[in-house]
Amino acid sequence: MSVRYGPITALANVDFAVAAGELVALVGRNGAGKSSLLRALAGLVAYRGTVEHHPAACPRDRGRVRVAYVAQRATPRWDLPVSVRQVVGTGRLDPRRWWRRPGAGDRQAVDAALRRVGVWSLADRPVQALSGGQAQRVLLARALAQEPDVLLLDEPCEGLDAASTGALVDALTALAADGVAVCCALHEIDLARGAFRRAVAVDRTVLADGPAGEVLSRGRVADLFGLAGTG
Ligand SMILES: Nc1ncnc2c1ncn2[C@@H]1O[C@H](COP(=O)(O)OP(=O)(O)OP(=O)(O)O)[C@@H](O)[C@H]1O
Repeated sequence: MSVRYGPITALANVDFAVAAGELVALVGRNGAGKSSLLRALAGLVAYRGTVEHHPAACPRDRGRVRVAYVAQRATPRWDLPVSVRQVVGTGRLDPRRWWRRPGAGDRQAVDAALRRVGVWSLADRPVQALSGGQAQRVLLARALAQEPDVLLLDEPCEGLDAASTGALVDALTALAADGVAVCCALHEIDLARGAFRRAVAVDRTVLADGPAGEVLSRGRVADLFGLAGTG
Protein backbone atom coordinates (compact mmCIF):
# COMPACT_ATOMS: atom_id res chain seq x y z
CA MET A 1 0.00 0.00 0.00
CA SER A 2 1.16 3.54 -0.77
CA VAL A 3 -0.29 6.91 0.30
CA ARG A 4 0.46 10.21 -1.39
CA TYR A 5 -0.70 13.72 -0.61
CA GLY A 6 -0.05 15.60 -3.83
CA PRO A 7 3.73 15.61 -4.19
CA ILE A 8 4.33 14.11 -0.71
CA THR A 9 4.78 10.38 -0.45
CA ALA A 10 3.66 9.51 3.06
CA LEU A 11 3.88 5.74 2.60
CA ALA A 12 5.43 3.58 -0.08
CA ASN A 13 5.04 -0.17 -0.46
CA VAL A 14 3.86 -0.85 3.07
CA ASP A 15 3.15 -4.54 3.52
CA PHE A 16 1.99 -6.08 6.76
CA ALA A 17 -0.84 -8.13 8.22
CA VAL A 18 -2.60 -8.00 11.59
CA ALA A 19 -4.32 -11.10 12.89
CA ALA A 20 -7.32 -11.39 15.20
CA GLY A 21 -6.20 -11.07 18.81
CA GLU A 22 -2.96 -9.22 18.10
CA LEU A 23 -1.96 -6.08 19.98
CA VAL A 24 0.35 -4.14 17.68
CA ALA A 25 2.26 -0.92 18.41
CA LEU A 26 2.94 1.21 15.36
CA VAL A 27 6.00 3.34 16.07
CA GLY A 28 8.11 5.85 14.17
CA ARG A 29 9.34 9.43 14.19
CA ASN A 30 7.05 12.43 13.62
CA GLY A 31 5.89 12.41 10.03
CA ALA A 32 6.82 8.74 9.51
CA GLY A 33 3.36 7.92 8.21
CA LYS A 34 1.73 6.24 11.20
CA SER A 35 -1.47 8.29 11.04
CA SER A 36 -1.60 7.89 7.27
CA LEU A 37 -1.35 4.12 7.64
CA LEU A 38 -4.15 3.97 10.21
CA ARG A 39 -6.32 6.32 8.17
CA ALA A 40 -5.76 4.26 5.06
CA LEU A 41 -6.67 1.07 6.94
CA ALA A 42 -9.82 2.83 8.15
CA GLY A 43 -10.67 3.86 4.61
CA LEU A 44 -10.31 7.57 5.41
CA VAL A 45 -7.56 8.44 2.93
CA ALA A 46 -7.02 7.29 -0.59
CA TYR A 47 -4.25 4.76 -1.13
CA ARG A 48 -2.76 2.73 -3.92
CA GLY A 49 -2.58 -0.98 -3.42
CA THR A 50 -4.90 -3.24 -1.48
CA VAL A 51 -6.24 -3.66 2.02
CA GLU A 52 -7.66 -7.14 2.43
CA HIS A 53 -10.15 -8.10 5.12
CA HIS A 54 -10.78 -11.70 6.06
CA PRO A 55 -14.09 -12.01 7.93
CA ALA A 56 -13.71 -15.75 8.34
CA ALA A 57 -10.53 -15.16 10.35
CA CYS A 58 -12.43 -13.14 12.97
CA PRO A 59 -13.74 -14.89 16.10
CA ARG A 60 -17.24 -13.77 15.06
CA ASP A 61 -17.58 -14.15 11.30
CA ARG A 62 -20.22 -11.55 10.40
CA GLY A 63 -19.51 -11.66 6.69
CA ARG A 64 -17.57 -8.42 6.82
CA VAL A 65 -14.83 -7.02 9.01
CA ARG A 66 -15.87 -4.11 11.24
CA VAL A 67 -13.11 -1.53 11.58
CA ALA A 68 -13.26 1.20 14.25
CA TYR A 69 -10.86 4.14 14.36
CA VAL A 70 -10.04 6.64 17.09
CA ALA A 71 -8.26 9.69 15.68
CA GLN A 72 -5.28 11.47 17.20
CA ARG A 73 -6.23 14.36 19.49
CA ALA A 74 -9.76 13.36 18.76
CA THR A 75 -11.33 15.53 21.46
CA PRO A 76 -14.36 16.82 19.61
CA ARG A 77 -16.13 20.13 20.23
CA TRP A 78 -18.39 18.94 22.95
CA ASP A 79 -20.41 22.07 23.47
CA LEU A 80 -23.74 20.33 22.99
CA PRO A 81 -25.71 19.31 26.07
CA VAL A 82 -25.27 15.58 25.56
CA SER A 83 -24.32 12.83 27.96
CA VAL A 84 -21.46 10.37 27.80
CA ARG A 85 -23.98 7.61 27.06
CA GLN A 86 -25.37 9.56 24.10
CA VAL A 87 -21.90 10.16 22.67
CA VAL A 88 -21.00 6.50 23.02
CA GLY A 89 -24.35 5.67 21.41
CA THR A 90 -23.32 7.54 18.26
CA GLY A 91 -20.93 4.64 17.70
CA ARG A 92 -24.03 2.60 16.85
CA LEU A 93 -25.26 4.93 14.13
CA ASP A 94 -25.25 3.46 10.69
CA PRO A 95 -25.08 6.22 8.06
CA ARG A 96 -26.79 3.91 5.59
CA ARG A 97 -29.75 3.46 7.96
CA TRP A 98 -29.76 6.74 9.88
CA TRP A 99 -33.50 6.64 10.51
CA ARG A 100 -33.25 3.42 12.52
CA ARG A 101 -34.14 3.79 16.22
CA PRO A 102 -31.75 2.26 18.76
CA GLY A 103 -32.83 -1.18 19.89
CA ALA A 104 -31.98 -3.46 22.80
CA GLY A 105 -28.82 -4.67 21.04
CA ASP A 106 -27.60 -1.09 20.70
CA ARG A 107 -28.22 -0.36 24.38
CA GLN A 108 -26.39 -3.53 25.39
CA ALA A 109 -23.40 -2.67 23.18
CA VAL A 110 -23.23 0.85 24.64
CA ASP A 111 -23.45 -0.43 28.22
CA ALA A 112 -20.77 -3.05 27.56
CA ALA A 113 -18.46 -0.43 26.02
CA LEU A 114 -18.96 1.96 28.95
CA ARG A 115 -18.09 -0.77 31.42
CA ARG A 116 -15.18 -2.08 29.41
CA VAL A 117 -13.24 1.19 29.50
CA GLY A 118 -14.26 2.05 33.05
CA VAL A 119 -16.53 5.03 32.33
CA TRP A 120 -19.80 3.45 33.43
CA SER A 121 -19.97 5.78 36.42
CA LEU A 122 -19.76 8.75 34.02
CA ALA A 123 -22.56 7.56 31.73
CA ASP A 124 -25.04 10.30 32.60
CA ARG A 125 -22.53 13.09 32.95
CA PRO A 126 -22.55 15.87 30.34
CA VAL A 127 -19.56 15.44 28.07
CA GLN A 128 -18.49 19.05 28.62
CA ALA A 129 -17.68 18.06 32.20
CA LEU A 130 -15.04 15.46 31.33
CA SER A 131 -11.30 15.70 31.85
CA GLY A 132 -9.02 15.03 28.89
CA GLY A 133 -8.26 11.49 30.07
CA GLN A 134 -11.93 10.71 30.64
CA ALA A 135 -12.79 12.10 27.21
CA GLN A 136 -10.17 9.85 25.61
CA ARG A 137 -11.73 6.82 27.26
CA VAL A 138 -15.21 7.89 26.14
CA LEU A 139 -13.93 8.03 22.57
CA LEU A 140 -12.56 4.53 22.99
CA ALA A 141 -15.95 3.43 24.33
CA ARG A 142 -17.63 4.95 21.28
CA ALA A 143 -15.31 2.90 19.06
CA LEU A 144 -16.03 -0.24 21.10
CA ALA A 145 -19.78 0.32 20.81
CA GLN A 146 -19.29 -0.53 17.14
CA GLU A 147 -18.22 -4.01 18.29
CA PRO A 148 -15.21 -3.87 15.98
CA ASP A 149 -13.10 -6.74 14.74
CA VAL A 150 -10.25 -4.31 14.12
CA LEU A 151 -9.56 -1.34 16.37
CA LEU A 152 -7.21 1.38 15.12
CA LEU A 153 -6.04 4.04 17.57
CA ASP A 154 -3.86 7.04 16.82
CA GLU A 155 -1.82 8.15 19.84
CA PRO A 156 -4.48 7.22 22.40
CA CYS A 157 -2.13 7.77 25.35
CA GLU A 158 -1.16 11.30 24.39
CA GLY A 159 -1.72 13.61 27.35
CA LEU A 160 -2.83 10.83 29.71
CA ASP A 161 -1.35 10.38 33.17
CA ALA A 162 0.23 7.09 34.21
CA ALA A 163 -2.95 5.72 35.79
CA SER A 164 -5.13 6.54 32.77
CA THR A 165 -2.50 5.15 30.41
CA GLY A 166 -2.38 1.94 32.44
CA ALA A 167 -6.19 1.64 32.39
CA LEU A 168 -6.30 2.24 28.65
CA VAL A 169 -3.60 -0.30 27.90
CA ASP A 170 -5.32 -2.84 30.15
CA ALA A 171 -8.54 -2.29 28.19
CA LEU A 172 -6.72 -2.77 24.88
CA THR A 173 -4.99 -5.91 26.16
CA ALA A 174 -8.36 -7.35 27.24
CA LEU A 175 -9.86 -6.56 23.84
CA ALA A 176 -7.02 -8.33 22.07
CA ALA A 177 -7.51 -11.31 24.38
CA ASP A 178 -11.13 -11.38 23.16
CA GLY A 179 -9.95 -11.61 19.56
CA VAL A 180 -10.02 -7.98 18.44
CA ALA A 181 -7.07 -6.98 16.23
CA VAL A 182 -5.72 -3.83 17.93
CA CYS A 183 -3.29 -1.56 16.13
CA CYS A 184 -2.11 1.52 17.96
CA ALA A 185 0.21 4.34 16.88
CA LEU A 186 2.40 5.29 19.82
CA HIS A 187 5.26 7.59 20.68
CA GLU A 188 5.80 6.06 24.11
CA ILE A 189 8.53 3.57 23.25
CA ASP A 190 8.90 2.19 26.76
CA LEU A 191 5.16 1.53 26.84
CA ALA A 192 5.23 -0.13 23.42
CA ARG A 193 8.14 -2.29 24.51
CA GLY A 194 6.59 -3.27 27.81
CA ALA A 195 2.89 -3.67 27.08
CA PHE A 196 2.63 -4.64 23.41
CA ARG A 197 3.51 -8.03 22.01
CA ARG A 198 4.35 -6.84 18.53
CA ALA A 199 5.81 -3.63 17.17
CA VAL A 200 5.88 -2.37 13.60
CA ALA A 201 8.42 0.39 13.02
CA VAL A 202 7.50 2.68 10.15
CA ASP A 203 9.28 5.38 8.22
CA ARG A 204 7.45 5.73 4.91
CA THR A 205 7.65 1.97 4.74
CA VAL A 206 7.95 -0.88 7.25
CA LEU A 207 11.45 -0.79 8.74
CA ALA A 208 11.03 -3.61 11.24
CA ASP A 209 8.22 -5.89 12.34
CA GLY A 210 8.33 -8.43 15.14
CA PRO A 211 8.20 -8.96 18.90
CA ALA A 212 8.13 -5.52 20.54
CA GLY A 213 11.03 -6.38 22.81
CA GLU A 214 13.21 -7.13 19.79
CA VAL A 215 12.06 -4.38 17.40
CA LEU A 216 12.38 -1.83 20.20
CA SER A 217 15.43 -3.19 21.96
CA ARG A 218 17.41 -0.31 23.37
CA GLY A 219 20.22 -0.83 20.90
CA ARG A 220 17.95 -0.81 17.84
CA VAL A 221 15.66 2.12 18.46
CA ALA A 222 18.17 4.87 17.75
CA ASP A 223 19.39 2.97 14.68
CA LEU A 224 15.91 2.50 13.34
CA PHE A 225 14.64 6.01 13.42
CA GLY A 226 16.57 8.18 15.81
CA LEU A 227 13.81 8.14 18.38
CA ALA A 228 14.79 10.11 21.45
CA GLY A 229 14.48 9.34 25.12
CA THR A 230 14.72 5.60 25.02
CA GLY A 231 17.87 5.12 27.06
N1 LIG B 1 -3.54 15.95 4.69
C1 LIG B 1 -2.24 16.01 4.38
N2 LIG B 1 -1.82 16.76 3.33
C2 LIG B 1 -0.51 16.81 2.99
N3 LIG B 1 0.46 16.14 3.63
C3 LIG B 1 0.10 15.38 4.68
C4 LIG B 1 -1.26 15.27 5.11
N4 LIG B 1 -1.30 14.44 6.17
C5 LIG B 1 -0.04 14.05 6.40
N5 LIG B 1 0.81 14.61 5.51
C6 LIG B 1 2.25 14.38 5.42
O1 LIG B 1 2.46 12.98 5.29
C7 LIG B 1 3.58 12.57 6.05
C8 LIG B 1 3.14 11.52 7.06
O2 LIG B 1 2.30 12.15 8.02
P1 LIG B 1 1.56 11.32 9.15
O3 LIG B 1 0.67 12.26 9.87
O4 LIG B 1 0.98 10.10 8.58
O5 LIG B 1 2.80 10.91 10.09
P2 LIG B 1 2.83 10.41 11.60
O6 LIG B 1 3.85 9.33 11.68
O7 LIG B 1 1.47 10.07 12.07
O8 LIG B 1 3.35 11.72 12.35
P3 LIG B 1 3.19 12.20 13.88
O9 LIG B 1 3.92 11.21 14.73
O10 LIG B 1 3.84 13.54 13.87
O11 LIG B 1 1.72 12.25 14.18
C9 LIG B 1 4.17 13.83 6.67
O12 LIG B 1 5.20 14.29 5.82
C10 LIG B 1 3.00 14.80 6.68
O13 LIG B 1 3.45 16.12 6.60
